[in-house]
Amino acid sequence: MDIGLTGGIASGKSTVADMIRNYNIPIVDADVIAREVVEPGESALEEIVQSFGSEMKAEDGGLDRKRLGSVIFNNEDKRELLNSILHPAIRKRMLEEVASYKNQGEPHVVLDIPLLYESELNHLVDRTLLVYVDPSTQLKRLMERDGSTEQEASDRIQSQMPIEKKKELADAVIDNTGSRKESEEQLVHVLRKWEII
Ligand SMILES: CC(C)(COP(=O)(O)OP(=O)(O)OC[C@H]1O[C@@H](n2cnc3c(N)ncnc32)[C@H](O)[C@@H]1O)[C@@H](O)C(=O)NCCC(=O)NCCS
Ligand SMILES: Nc1ncnc2c1ncn2[C@@H]1O[C@H](COP(=O)(O)OP(=O)(O)OP(=O)(O)O)[C@@H](O)[C@H]1O
Repeated sequence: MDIGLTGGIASGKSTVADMIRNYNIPIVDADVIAREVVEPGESALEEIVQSFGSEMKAEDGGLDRKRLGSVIFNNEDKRELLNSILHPAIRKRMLEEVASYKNQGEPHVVLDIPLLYESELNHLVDRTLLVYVDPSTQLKRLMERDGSTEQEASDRIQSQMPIEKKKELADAVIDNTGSRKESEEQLVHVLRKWEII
């Protein structure tokens, strides 16, 4: 079974993905692939430079992520432009990785995709699992983790589908507002119900 793991920014997807990995279930991580497709030499990086300017290249020849983030998270048109450059390449590599795990005989693969619903990728998976966090905890954890201002953090949150709406679309929800231990208990419950473990 292919499972789409999603949630708002800083909801705890990576935290839950690490728990899933402990059960030896392979994870395909969209954020990791999003970094690979813009490595020096990749055509997507050149497309970004053409569309957003040469200042998007850092001194080491890689993408200046902070600079690009400050442009796209408060400008919907620019964000859509970036998405149109990167998402086809990300999607292609994700599907290749899933196919490779399946060829190795893995029965279950988890696809960790922050924009699973926004990009309508949910049809690629059999079930969706949402990591939920209440909005005030989300803002607090995001600011703490990234050392960002309240404005920067709320721009990022607002560039995504509201987490309450994602909740309605999910097949199962893990509420990660509490402790990691409480989240792990909820995860085990879902994985057992879906006969994954
Ligand atoms: C703009 C970039 C360079 C900023 O890099 P930065 O290192 O600051 O953030 P990082 O990549 O670690 O992303 C952190 C989180 O931001 C959110 N996010 C990232 N891109 C987007 C986007 N286009 N729209 C909405 N939210 C996004 C996700 O929740 C993600 O988990 C980077 O986020 C990016 O390349 N985004 C476009 C690719 C994309 O859509 N990635 C999301 C997964 S497919
Ligand atoms: N249950 C929890 N209690 C306290 N802190 C937590 C909990 N779960 C996650 N965190 C912290 O909250 C932050 C966000 O978690 P994490 O990085 O797992 O989220 P994410 O959804 O993967 O984020 P992104 O969308 O940016 O990839 C991290 O600093 C993490 O250590």
